Amino acid sequence: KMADGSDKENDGGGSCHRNLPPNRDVLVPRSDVACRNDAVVFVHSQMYVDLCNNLAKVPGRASAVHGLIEAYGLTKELRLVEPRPATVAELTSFHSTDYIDHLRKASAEEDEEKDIDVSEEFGLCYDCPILPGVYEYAAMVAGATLTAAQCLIDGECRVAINWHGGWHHAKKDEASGFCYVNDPVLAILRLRERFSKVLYIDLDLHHGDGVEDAFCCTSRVMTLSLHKFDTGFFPGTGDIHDTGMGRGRYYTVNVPLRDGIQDSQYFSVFNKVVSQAESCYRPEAVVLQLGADGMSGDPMGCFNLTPQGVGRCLAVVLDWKLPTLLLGGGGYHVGNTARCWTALTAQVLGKSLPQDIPEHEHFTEYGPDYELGITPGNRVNHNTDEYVEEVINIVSENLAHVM
Ligand SMILES: O=C(CCc1ccccc1NC(=O)c1cccc(C(F)(F)F)c1)NO
Ligand SMILES: [Zn+2]
Repeated sequence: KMADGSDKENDGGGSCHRNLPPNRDVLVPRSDVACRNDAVVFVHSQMYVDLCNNLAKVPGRASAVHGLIEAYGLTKELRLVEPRPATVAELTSFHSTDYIDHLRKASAEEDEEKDIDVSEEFGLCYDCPILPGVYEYAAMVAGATLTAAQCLIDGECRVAINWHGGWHHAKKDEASGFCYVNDPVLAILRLRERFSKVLYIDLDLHHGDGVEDAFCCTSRVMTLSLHKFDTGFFPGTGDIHDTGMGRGRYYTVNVPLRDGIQDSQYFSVFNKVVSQAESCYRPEAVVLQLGADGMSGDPMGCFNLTPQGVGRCLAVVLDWKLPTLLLGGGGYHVGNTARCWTALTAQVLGKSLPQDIPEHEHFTEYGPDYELGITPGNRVNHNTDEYVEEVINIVSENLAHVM
């Protein structure tokens, strides 16, 4: 049964300029699905921060993020909810049992006995080494994201945040790009038990391939990713002409961009594409992956964005007043990632923050200016206005098929 009780998925055919919508849409006013509670759930515990600190690809980032949010006094405005580890049943709602079993066994191996992680099997090698405890880490991150999704389903809040989630590359039976468990997919599957249409938006520098793969054949989840797309750049997928398959055709949206893009052009693309997607698709819930590796100053050195630019994108999504799950992702400059997610957390709370970084444990990360804002670099922008216009036109034509 699909979430809305229908037996089969509709084919999503027809055009955006719809004739009379199926009568159930007429009967379910939009306000019905958005919850009335304007609390903001923030999934947090010290143990969770410690776990992420030690095992994430960027050691120490989790406590820097949490430390800055706390230093600005935002934690007392948030509804803090403790995470619990995802169960095997929850993990295998997307991942294969073989993969999860392997991850659990390999993670339990002591260092010396390690003889299995060189196998390519399950993608557990180079980029995704099997570190002791990686299973507990992945299960806790997935559990944290599921906890946030559950709060949205229960109407506890309208926005729920897990900055330590957003691991969008993990596949059904393969780790990838340092992602072991695909927590965005697990959250979307959980949200689908309550909402018949979920929109996933991925603003990480990298293409959200694992989430796109999971839902490429269904019209019940629309995945929309803005990312760098260039020869040889990881993961290599996310071409503008990849629009999904079968019943999912046109419900996969890819917005391929080049190095050097800045806030104004990025927002212009985002606003045109995402606004059309929302008005055509009319989702009932949103999952937004806000990986910060596109920030100016990130060691990835590709995009040239600032938290202000991404904040304008977030404002568009928050204006829809839909149940919204915010996740993190990449972000390899610890200070800038903390700056970005702190600024976005304040925005969700409707709080404006002083530019001076408050004195706190991680204060030294923010030198030499010790300011919250990030100034864009003066690097070459390879996104000509003609290129951006062409991208918008192609994406817009595809979206016109969405009903
Ligand atoms: O950010 C990612 C994953 C990036 C990635 C993909 C494939 C293999 C390795 C990685 N991770 C990095 O490239 C990486 C991880 C930590 C730090 C850095 C740094 F060099 F940019 F700092 C880079 N997805 O949104
Ligand atoms: Zn990334």
